Amino acid sequence: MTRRTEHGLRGLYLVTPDEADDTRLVAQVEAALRGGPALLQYRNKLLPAERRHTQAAAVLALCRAAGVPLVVNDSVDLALAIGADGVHLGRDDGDPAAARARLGTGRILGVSCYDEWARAEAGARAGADYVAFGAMFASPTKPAAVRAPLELLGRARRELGVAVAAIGGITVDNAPQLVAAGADLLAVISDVFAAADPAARATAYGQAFRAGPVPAARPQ
Ligand SMILES: Cc1ncc(COP(=O)(O)OP(=O)(O)O)c(N)n1
Ligand SMILES: Cc1ncsc1CCOP(=O)(O)O
Ligand SMILES: [Mg+2]
Repeated sequence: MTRRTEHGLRGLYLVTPDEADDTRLVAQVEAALRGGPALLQYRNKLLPAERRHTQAAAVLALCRAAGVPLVVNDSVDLALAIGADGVHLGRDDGDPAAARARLGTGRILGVSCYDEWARAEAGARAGADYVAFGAMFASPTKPAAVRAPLELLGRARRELGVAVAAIGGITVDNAPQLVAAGADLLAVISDVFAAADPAARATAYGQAFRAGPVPAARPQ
């Protein structure tokens, strides 16, 4: 099986915090983008749709200037409305196959798999570009999130032809073990956005991808 890696999905995957102040959000994202992430997700679980539209459009402008693709959490409608590069869907966010049909082939589709292998298989079949497992560690953002075993990352890398994302409680310190286990993307909120220097913290993730061997068992 060939891995579908057209979007270059490998590296730090920044996910925005629930920030209600647009000016603060823009400043935080602008700083973190200086750390050279592979991908950025606009996620806000608290604001109404209209405010999320405004914020997502502002974040898209920053991502375009930085040359970083933007994925929108939860909503294909919002992703298409602002012209984002993709969407991330969890179990309550609609059918991935229907999303793929609406997005076409050029946009990124990611799906949450939690600790469930069957969701990853189904997501890959439905046309996802990446499957996301987690929480890998205790998450400050989502303390009640189910924990996923490290082994799922390697299995997904070996058996599915899509990129593998890890999320939940990821820090610069635990990043190398996730990359070594098979993660292509490390999705991070708190460790970067709560850092005193988000640009420096984001930059520090580069080392995990340089040091971590690309797992040998790549499907052909
Ligand atoms: C990369 C990535 N992985 C998982 C999630 C979680 O999605 P979901 O389960 O839909 O939960 P919410 O983020 O919507 O609270 C994600 N957003 N990104
Ligand atoms: C959205 C999501 N899904 C599982 S954990 C999580 C939050 C990740 O945030 P943090 O990097 O702060 O643990
Ligand atoms: Mg969701």
